[in-house]
Amino acid sequence: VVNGEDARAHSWPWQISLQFKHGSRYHHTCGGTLIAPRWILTAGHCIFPGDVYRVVLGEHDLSVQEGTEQIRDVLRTVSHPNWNIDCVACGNDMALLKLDKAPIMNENVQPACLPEAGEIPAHDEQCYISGWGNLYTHGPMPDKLQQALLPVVEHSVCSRSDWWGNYVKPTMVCAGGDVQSGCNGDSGGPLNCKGKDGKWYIQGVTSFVSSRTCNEVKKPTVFTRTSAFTDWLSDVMLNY
Ligand SMILES: CC(C)c1ccc(NC(=O)[C@@H]2CCCN2C(=O)[C@H](CCCC[NH3+])NC(=O)C(F)(F)F)cc1
Repeated sequence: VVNGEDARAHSWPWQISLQFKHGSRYHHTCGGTLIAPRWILTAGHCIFPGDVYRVVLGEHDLSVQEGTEQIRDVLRTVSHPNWNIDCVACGNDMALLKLDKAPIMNENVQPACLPEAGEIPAHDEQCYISGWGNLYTHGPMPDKLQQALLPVVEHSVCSRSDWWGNYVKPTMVCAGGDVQSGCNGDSGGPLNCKGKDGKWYIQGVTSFVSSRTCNEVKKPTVFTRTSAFTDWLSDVMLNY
């Protein structure tokens, strides 16, 4: 997250760190969101067949054992059938991870809410991105979870030719961009938007930023719009 701030510890209790095994060690590779007792929502581009993953819940500072962490193995990964690693502009950048067993739900680990099907976040809706991605392009990763307020950019603006043009699809949400943005390593994490009921809804899954610089003017952070995939999400969680 570029130009964000340390999140208050465990204030996004559904945020997880997706870690892949390299030798005998695990490394943070992507964010993700707990959306059901045994299911994590992340980005399709975070998952490579054959890699071994684990999920850390209740995490805040990646460099410190705080005693709140709960580690779970990933039993199976289900990438969206239409996700194509060679076409991030096609969308469908989404995957579900089934945990070996549910974490213990407490003040540090809670599932997030998913929006209604077809719900489009309003222009300038105040949403937060959270993640352990780079603090700036080619910069270091933080130890503590970062957050930033990213105002939603409506599709009609985000798809202008000098913005993302037709790289951005209606199944995506744009937010933030020139000062605050997501950055590499935030992939798969949530776009947290507060609903009228005061609950936090995951309106997006962090998908891509400009390959030139994370917080490029007129290149807002682009998220997979979760409300465009409600049927697929419930179908997978019901049947896998
Ligand atoms: C739509 C298409 C022209 C396009 C637009 C932007 C990109 N961005 C990028 O490639 C930059 C550079 C590092 C990784 N990255 C990204 O945007 C990666 C997703 C890459 C998926 C494709 N391999 N995502 C992230 O870094 C993010 F923002 F989710 F945290 C790639 C392709």
